[in-house]
Amino acid sequence: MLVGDRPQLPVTPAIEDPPIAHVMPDLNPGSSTTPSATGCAEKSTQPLHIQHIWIVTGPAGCGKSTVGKALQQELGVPFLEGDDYHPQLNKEKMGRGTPLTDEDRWDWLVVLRKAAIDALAPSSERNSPAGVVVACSALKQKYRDVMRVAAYGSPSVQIHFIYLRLDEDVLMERVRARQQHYMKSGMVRSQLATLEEPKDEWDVITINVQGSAEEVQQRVHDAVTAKLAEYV
Ligand SMILES: Nc1ncnc2c1ncn2[C@@H]1O[C@H](COP(=O)(O)OP(=O)(O)O)[C@@H](O)[C@H]1O
Ligand SMILES: O=C(O)[C@H](O)[C@@H](O)[C@H](O)[C@H](O)COP(=O)(O)O
Repeated sequence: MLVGDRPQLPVTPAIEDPPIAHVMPDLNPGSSTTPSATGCAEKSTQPLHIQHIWIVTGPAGCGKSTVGKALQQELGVPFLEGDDYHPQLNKEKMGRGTPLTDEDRWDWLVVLRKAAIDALAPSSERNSPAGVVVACSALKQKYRDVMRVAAYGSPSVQIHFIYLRLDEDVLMERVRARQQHYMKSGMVRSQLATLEEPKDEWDVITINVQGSAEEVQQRVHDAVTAKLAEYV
């Protein structure tokens, strides 16, 4: 299987990560429903209680936090701001204008993934929100693969990336205008150099985020609504 391809169940994790795999909750014990090859739940007498992890991705300034918070309101689920999970050293490094390395990002991604899993309510809590929204740049495919592990082995958990696409000049404008953030506009170029735009990754929804916040939110709403309709 190529990385980024839709996994066929049963899934053998492509990334070895025993500690997380062992603590992953069985979110739907006893369900007779299994996901189909298209990832949509097949109808059965006992509906599968799907829990969706929505990861809002893209380079600094594309609108991850803005879109993520709006989506949180709309879906009524928890929101995790990826920046809050960086160790202080990473924030200081970025604040000095030095891009992070793969090594710097690794622990951050693993911690954020665990937080996303923890934020999903157990399946016994039927009235609890069915999911979580996470803002995380996830610039490279291998970073998205780290996050994908959150859904491996749990058929009731579905992961979706919402990639916010924006040209460099508008990214620059937005980061320059943003106040009191460690990430300055000088980092935009390195973010774009690091970025591997998702192509042919089955679980990625790409949204053009030119335009006002309201226009963008409407596009995100339409895309998420269409995606959720696949699970009805
Ligand atoms: N559609 C938009 N139009 C104009 N400004 C926006 C839009 N979306 C977000 N912003 C602003 O751009 C800046 C970067 O947005 P933010 O959500 O912090 O991006 P990220 O979390 O991806 O770095 C913020 O000041 C935000 O208010
Ligand atoms: O709001 C922002 O400006 C971004 O979210 C920013 O903080 C950054 O994208 C990552 O959190 C850093 O990690 P990466 O270098 O992996 O993007």
